[in-house]
Amino acid sequence: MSSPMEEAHHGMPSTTTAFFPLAGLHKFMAIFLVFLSWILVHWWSLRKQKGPRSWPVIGATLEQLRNYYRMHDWLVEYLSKHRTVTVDMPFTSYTYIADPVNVEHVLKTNFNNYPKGEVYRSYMDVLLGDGIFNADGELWRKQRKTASFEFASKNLRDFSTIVFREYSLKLRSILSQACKAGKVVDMQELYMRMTLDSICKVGFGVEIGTLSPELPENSFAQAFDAANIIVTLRFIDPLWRVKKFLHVGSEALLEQSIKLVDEFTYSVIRRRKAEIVQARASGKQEKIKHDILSRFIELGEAGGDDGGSLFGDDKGLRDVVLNFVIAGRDTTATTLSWFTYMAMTHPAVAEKLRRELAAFEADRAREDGVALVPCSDSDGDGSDEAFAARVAQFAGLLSYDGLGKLVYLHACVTETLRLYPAVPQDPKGIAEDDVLPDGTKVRAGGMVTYVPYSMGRMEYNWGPDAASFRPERWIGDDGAFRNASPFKFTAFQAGPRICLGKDSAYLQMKMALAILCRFFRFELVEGHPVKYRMMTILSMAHGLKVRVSRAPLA
Ligand code: HEM
Repeated sequence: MSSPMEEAHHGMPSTTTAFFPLAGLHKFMAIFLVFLSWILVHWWSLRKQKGPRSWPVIGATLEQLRNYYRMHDWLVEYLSKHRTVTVDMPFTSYTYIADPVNVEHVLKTNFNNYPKGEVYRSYMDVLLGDGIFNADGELWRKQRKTASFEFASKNLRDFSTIVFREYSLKLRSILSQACKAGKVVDMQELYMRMTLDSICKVGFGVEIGTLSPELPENSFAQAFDAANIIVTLRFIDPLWRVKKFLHVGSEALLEQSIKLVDEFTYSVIRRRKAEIVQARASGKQEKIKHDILSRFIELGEAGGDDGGSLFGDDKGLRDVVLNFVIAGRDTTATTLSWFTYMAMTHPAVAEKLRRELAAFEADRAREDGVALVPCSDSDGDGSDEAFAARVAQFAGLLSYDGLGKLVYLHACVTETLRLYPAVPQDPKGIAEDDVLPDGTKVRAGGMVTYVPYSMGRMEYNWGPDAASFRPERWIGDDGAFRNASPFKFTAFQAGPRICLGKDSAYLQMKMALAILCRFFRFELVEGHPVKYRMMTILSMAHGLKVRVSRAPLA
């Protein structure tokens, strides 16, 4: 039994415990002071940093997450105040640049210090693998060499012109039906189908027919888009590796999407390989077309150091195909969509363009001594057949050289890309610590991103009317197209990794737009929201829903 004294003692705190709260308080105070000094040191070190407010550990994650869906405009706000902006993220920082002098340094002068890098590669690997977009060093150089050779070939250019014309006419036919039925169409969806079919035909020699009149289900494109959105999210989602490990959330969906994308891609490769085997067996070597995929298949068969070992298996070829799909489909289709939107919202530009196209048609017909097919009621025949014949006649005039004469059209496409560049931001890794020409220090392991979307809207780059859509800025006093420095107009990147498909993209876009703008009018469906979606490509989040009508031809 305990004594009353002991019982009383039990109810009381001991001497040590009596002092414990005070000792605890000291510890707490010490920790608090250390924490406070850490925050102060952090803020002191960031006092000269230009950009969003940064917090210890999490950096600017909160502000970035809050602005994720308007990220490009969020950057415009910062980059118009400061030409270079650093955004801290957990364990890393991103530096965004919009000054052509800095861009030239990163893309050309000190090119070797700014590879795609491991961070970018790890994010994009699941989609792009070892393909040209995701490769550095020798792996990149070998693919670049092979692909450059293909793009420079006249055969490919001639073949592309025929394919682009054929698919533009298919689009015409779908739009004619929509006109008649008074149906709303999603132009972005149609452009995506047209460019996917085109890249498959030109790049891989296969006909996939997503632009046929019944508009078949396009599960490859849906899965490809989902995969693209999710890999973009990885750049600001610190938990993506955990989700991937646990196979949950967005990463689980990514896995499913990639499975679908791969099924399609491997089927394209098998088809092409089978055709090559068949052509060889029947002794018809001339039937082995020289599309990009066939070229890589041949290279893989030859083996050897010059890239052959990369493409010997189907995984290497799968990466080639997907990289060219991402290069050729979305970029061109989104530019066509933004162009159509610009034409609808700038009637004076659309009218001037229509006049250029009408004059071109009349001049070319006169030069060739052909009579234009009458195809409107005022001409004497408003039938569908006459209309189709007239469009086909016009398309026939659109040769590679003929398209080169359409200066205003070229300026309109370029102006669209200035304000709505298909690749709105393009991050590069940093191999070693460096100082940019404006004095900004960048650290090895971080990232530097040149931002075409912001660059096109900066008054310090384009003057006070930078935000206006004004194609005339691209035309000189002599009436010829006037180029800008590729370090200022960065829609196609610049330096050793400049886009390989630039000419091909212009060819396809001008072919389609010349036909559409000459023969159709578009009107945005009332209340349809036009906004970009956050993914590597600047596509429209809700598509581009329009009503189409036939344009007067006079
Ligand atoms: C409006 C259309 C296009 C735009 C705005 C565009 C823009 C770009 C940009 C910004 C890059 C650099 C991307 C990066 O650093 O990861 C690039 C690279 C590339 N583009 Fe394009 N592109 C377009 C169309 C095309 C087309 C149609 C093709 C081919 C079918 C193509 C083939 C390529 C290739 C192969 C590269 C990789 C170059 C390299 O890393 O060496 N592009 N393009």
